[in-house]
Amino acid sequence: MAPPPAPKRSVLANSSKSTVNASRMRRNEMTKRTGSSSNTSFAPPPPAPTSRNSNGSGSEPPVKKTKRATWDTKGRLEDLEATFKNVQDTMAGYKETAANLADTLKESNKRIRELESFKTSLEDTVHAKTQENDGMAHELAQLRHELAMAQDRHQQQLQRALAAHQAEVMQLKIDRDDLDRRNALLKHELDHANENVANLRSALSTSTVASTALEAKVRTLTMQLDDTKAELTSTKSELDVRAARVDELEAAVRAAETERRKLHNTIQELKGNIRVFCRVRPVLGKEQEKEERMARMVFAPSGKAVELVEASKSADGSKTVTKALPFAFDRVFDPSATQTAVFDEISQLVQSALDGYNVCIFAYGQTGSGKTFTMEGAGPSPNDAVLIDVDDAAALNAAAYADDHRGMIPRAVDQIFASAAALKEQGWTYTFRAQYIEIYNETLRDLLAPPNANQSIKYQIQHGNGRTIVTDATVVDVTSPAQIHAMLVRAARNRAVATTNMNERSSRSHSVFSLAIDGVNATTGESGRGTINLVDLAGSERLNQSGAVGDRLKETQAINKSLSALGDVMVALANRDAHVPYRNSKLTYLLQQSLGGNSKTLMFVNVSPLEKSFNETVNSLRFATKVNTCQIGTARKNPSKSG
Ligand SMILES: Nc1ncnc2c1ncn2[C@@H]1O[C@H](COP(=O)(O)OP(=O)(O)OP(=O)(O)O)[C@@H](O)[C@H]1O
Repeated sequence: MAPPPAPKRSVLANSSKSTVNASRMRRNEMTKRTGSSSNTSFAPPPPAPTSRNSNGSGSEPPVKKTKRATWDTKGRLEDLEATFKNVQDTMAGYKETAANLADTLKESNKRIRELESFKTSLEDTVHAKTQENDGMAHELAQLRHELAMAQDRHQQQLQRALAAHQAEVMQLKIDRDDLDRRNALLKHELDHANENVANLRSALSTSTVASTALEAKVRTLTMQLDDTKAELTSTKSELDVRAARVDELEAAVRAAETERRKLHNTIQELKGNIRVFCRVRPVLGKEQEKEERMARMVFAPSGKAVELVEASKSADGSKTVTKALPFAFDRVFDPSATQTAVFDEISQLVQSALDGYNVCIFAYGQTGSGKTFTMEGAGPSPNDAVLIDVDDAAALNAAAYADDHRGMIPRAVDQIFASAAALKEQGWTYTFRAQYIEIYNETLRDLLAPPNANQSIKYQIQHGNGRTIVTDATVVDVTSPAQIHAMLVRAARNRAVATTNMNERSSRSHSVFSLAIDGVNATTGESGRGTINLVDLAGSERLNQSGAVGDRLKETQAINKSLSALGDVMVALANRDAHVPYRNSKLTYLLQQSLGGNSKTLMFVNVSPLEKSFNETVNSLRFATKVNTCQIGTARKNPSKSG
């Protein structure tokens, strides 16, 4: 950057001198005027100093003035004229000085601006240089640091190399000492060997006899070895025969398994593709405390019938008359029946699902009759379930259903997994997918939805390829029966969430647990796909419809509609009607693939043992009897590649 031209010192100096002279002249002038006016008004003023006068250029030397007489008007006029001329000169001097000063000022301003811009550019340069310096200083520091590091590394490498060399030297010394020792030892051994050779030589002559005996022994051993080899060959061929037999037997087992499946199905068909089991729950502790009266029930020893005894007053009211209402089902479980005993009776049906059939197991009955207990077991109450973290294994374990009380769902899943594991040896591989849907007021809800799931999803039922899909519903790939427990707790939590707004919702909704099973046999090429549905139906009790209003009326209508739609579907199937009204309710539409020719159905009719529930019990047993008379065609296994 070029610096601005050097300031014109002479102009500034001249102008400042002129300024000083001009101000002096002005002061002198004032003094003289004041003095003349105070002394006398006629005294001619002394000649005014001008800039020329002051610097002595172009002016006459001051003339000594004599005082004019009063009458010397002409002389006084001349004096005045001279004074006036002086003043004019002074004025001209002032003007010139002013012009000079204006020029100088202009020049100075310009110069100031130039200096300011020069200063700015100098500052920029200084700033840039400072930054450059800083950068260089940083780079220098970094280089120094790197150099120090490199030196450090180099030094460490040197130290390591030195240490390695020292160690090598040490090792070499040790090796050398070792070699010396071994050398001495070898020398010693050599001496010893020489001694032995001498001894052996002398002994050789005496051992020739012994060597002949040894040769005979070797021959015997060789013969024995040949015998063993022959034996081994014969054992191997025997093993081959046995292996072939094992293959044969395995094929026979597979054929037997296929046969078993066929026979199992035939037995199921003979038993009827729809069966009804009646289960009467025990009187609960709190009911005993309240001394609730029990209904009179007589259980047949066959375990297949129950008789209800209805007591009423005679027409004249004088005595109590009793009437027996007999009911017969495929099985009747009295209050003492355990979950294990009940499951034993359905385990064959569960097996069918693994064999590739669609299976549907319902629990029908009034509220509190034991449907959920039968299906799921005695788990945590919905309110307790809300507090359980289903992702926390310890919390889940703590809330685990008591083993004896585990219901049909966990037991069915256990059995399916155990059978699938056993069938693995015969080449079967299975996959399982579960979903749990609630139907409340003809609206579907996903009971396995995560806690933050969108509550406004509209779930749709779709059928295709022999399977039913509920759009957007959670489908869990089940790889172990242990997962089922977490699912049941999650379902209980989800029900509880909904219950906060609608009392006793679980009693007023249907819940459908479905497990889709797909099996492939890599050895035989067979495949099978079945589904098992375990359905906890809404409470079947008849509500007084005329008294029900609002939500309660809507619920009642929905329950009545879906339960009667279920009955209608079964009747249509039994009559082999061309049209089966599956679409009349969400429940029958959801279960369409599992109700009908290609399915096996079992209905539990759960009843209360209490006298106050007598009428509901009779209603439930009548509905179940109606269902029991249905024959749902012949179950067909789902299409598979073969077998
Ligand atoms: N066989 C049984 N043994 C012992 N307790 C039982 C049995 N059956 C039911 N219970 C108990 O009876 C009560 C009501 O049973 P549960 O909740 O299963 O009835 P539910 O028919 O499912 O009722 P809801 O329609 O309201 O869901 C529960 O406390 C349950 O544990």
